[in-house]
Amino acid sequence: MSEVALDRVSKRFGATQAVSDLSLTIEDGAFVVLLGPTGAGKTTTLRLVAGLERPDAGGIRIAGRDVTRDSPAQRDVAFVFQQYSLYPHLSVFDNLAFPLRSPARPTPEPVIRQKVNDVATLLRIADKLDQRVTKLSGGQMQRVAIGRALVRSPSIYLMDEPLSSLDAKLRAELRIELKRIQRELGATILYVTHDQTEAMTLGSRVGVIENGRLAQVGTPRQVYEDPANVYVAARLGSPQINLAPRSAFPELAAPARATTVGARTEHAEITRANGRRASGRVTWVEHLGDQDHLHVQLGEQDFVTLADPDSGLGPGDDVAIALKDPLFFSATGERVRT
Ligand SMILES: Nc1ncnc2c1ncn2[C@@H]1O[C@H](COP(=O)(O)OP(=O)(O)OP(=O)(O)O)[C@@H](O)[C@H]1O
Repeated sequence: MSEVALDRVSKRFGATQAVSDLSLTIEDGAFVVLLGPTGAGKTTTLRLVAGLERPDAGGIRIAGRDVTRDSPAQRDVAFVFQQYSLYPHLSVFDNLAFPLRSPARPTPEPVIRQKVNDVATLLRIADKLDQRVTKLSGGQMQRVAIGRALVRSPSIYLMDEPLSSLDAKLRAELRIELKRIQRELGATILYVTHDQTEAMTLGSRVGVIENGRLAQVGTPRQVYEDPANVYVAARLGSPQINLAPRSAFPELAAPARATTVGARTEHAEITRANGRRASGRVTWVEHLGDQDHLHVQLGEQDFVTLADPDSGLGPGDDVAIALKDPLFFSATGERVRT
């Protein structure tokens, strides 16, 4: 395993600038997650690292070696795609063994057997080795797809939304397993997703990508608590951060350049108005099963926070909202620190 570095990489397809001046270092043993919406340039970034695309500008180094002009095979990376892309006519064992049987990397059969068994155990599919992959469930198929990357020991594993085709329960299960496996193997992983929970739970670092540009890179905590701009702030957190004009909170002390106030649940204290001047009125309590979202009409604004189930607040109640250490943003969306 080894460090992978993208240095000011750009890639354009016709009129679309898919990746723009992107620099990112994935340290040896790191689990770096690129988070962004559809079309942000996540897959293109992975394909550039894999060598499936050539950058228009910038360079890529693996273990200190410039691989910008190298073919995918010369780079020694392993790719896990969103779709399983397994060989349906082969058994689980033969699917897992496939990368080791490639003529480019001849491996003795006893070594293959050992590696396949090890990986199958790691992924908890050791009892499925003789089955045809078509007989497996979706979750098991995706384990095989991940296992097919893990039988090798490449410089880096590149994973493109490998859990997105699974249902929520399986996704949560495999997410935990993937993190465990990465820790056990000390693997270096670049993983892309549009799912903030995956990014926050899997990543040792998270890169938030917007229109081909890296808006911010940091630990999950840094990007959540200390976002560089309004875009990053809005990508993380559930319910989404409330963005209100500074004028919605006239009594709040704010830096001069602040035009927007960003408030998450932890920044807001909502209490029944009880004679005090009300800031807003509860319009809706949304029961989501594991949590409640409280919607408050605040002037023109719908202000949403996690609700304490014991608050007793309901539609029509007048409330006072007090903000404590919220985030501030300038007219251009940049963070304004206090
Ligand atoms: N081969 C291509 N030819 C033309 N345009 C492309 C090509 N590949 C990607 N693009 C465009 O580049 C932009 C970035 O695409 P990319 O697939 O990297 O985004 P993404 O963040 O991975 O999105 P998704 O989550 O939907 O996979 C998009 O506008 C896409 O349409």
